[in-house]
Amino acid sequence: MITVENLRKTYGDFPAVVGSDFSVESGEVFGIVGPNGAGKTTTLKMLAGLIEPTAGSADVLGFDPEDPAMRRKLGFLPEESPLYEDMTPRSYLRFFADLYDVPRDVADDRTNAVLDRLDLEYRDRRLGDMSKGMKRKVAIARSLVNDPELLIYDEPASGLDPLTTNVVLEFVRELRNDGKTVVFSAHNLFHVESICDRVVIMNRGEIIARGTIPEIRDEHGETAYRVYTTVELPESEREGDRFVSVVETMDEVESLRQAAADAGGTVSDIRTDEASLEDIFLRLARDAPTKSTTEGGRGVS
Ligand SMILES: Nc1ncnc2c1ncn2[C@@H]1O[C@H](COP(=O)(O)OP(=O)(O)OP(=O)(O)O)[C@@H](O)[C@H]1O
Repeated sequence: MITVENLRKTYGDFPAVVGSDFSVESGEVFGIVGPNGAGKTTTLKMLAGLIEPTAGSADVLGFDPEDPAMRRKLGFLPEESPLYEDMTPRSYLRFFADLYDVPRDVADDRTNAVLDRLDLEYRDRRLGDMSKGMKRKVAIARSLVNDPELLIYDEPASGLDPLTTNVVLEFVRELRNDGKTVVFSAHNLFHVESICDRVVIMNRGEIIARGTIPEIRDEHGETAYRVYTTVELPESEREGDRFVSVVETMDEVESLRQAAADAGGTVSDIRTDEASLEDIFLRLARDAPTKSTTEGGRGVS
């Protein structure tokens, strides 16, 4: 559905995206995750044909992203989506349906169904009087007005309250069940962890990890073992009437078992702590070489 090869974008001499390679399969939810300035929006805009790559190539739905034929099959949700304040959701969505030559009754059915699923009651209220979350829902409905195969959403749930965030993320998950392919960006790793089939993690323009969440965990995450003992051991901490030591290998677990036995106690429980995507990301970002050493010139964090 999408193939990206050595995609690069430089603003002046500033490398915003540095040679990305990835592919997105039909019917998956694909996440691009990373902190502010990682290059997520720049990547998505290149895929949507809104900015031209400096080098490399992207194939989107079999088209060059700048081909207008691709845009008719795409729904793009920008990070900030200013809506026409004096319009209502109904008039606004009809306006976009007309741009895509979608018949009025088809468009009304389609957008009403989306707004029902997103729990947006007010269809005739002035957009300028609506909350950020309501406007986001209208912008999402707009992205679906042409019934596209592919959705590219830039930070769909950013800045929304927890309830609205859940509604939006759940909706993205349901889009996959409708047979859509979704590529979306997030800086909140929880958003990605909860709904993506596969992700790439970006930092300073580079992809620093990729795969399914379990694959990334296997490759980059350190599993920790919490070993509970009935006796205090060096470096253990009291938890209720037990003591807990945290170690990273089974050999260390075995040593603790021996130490507990030597002290006249036993191991009463062993639990595994899986690294969260956030833990993994923080470690990868900390260990990654800075662009100024690899690229010569990107001295911005
Ligand atoms: N038009 C531009 N001119 C110059 N630099 C730009 C331009 N657009 C983006 N950049 C820079 O490129 C880098 C990547 O920006 P981008 O918006 O792609 O990051 P992002 O991961 O989407 O971040 P955020 O989460 O803050 O939106 C940033 O350092 C940004 O300042």
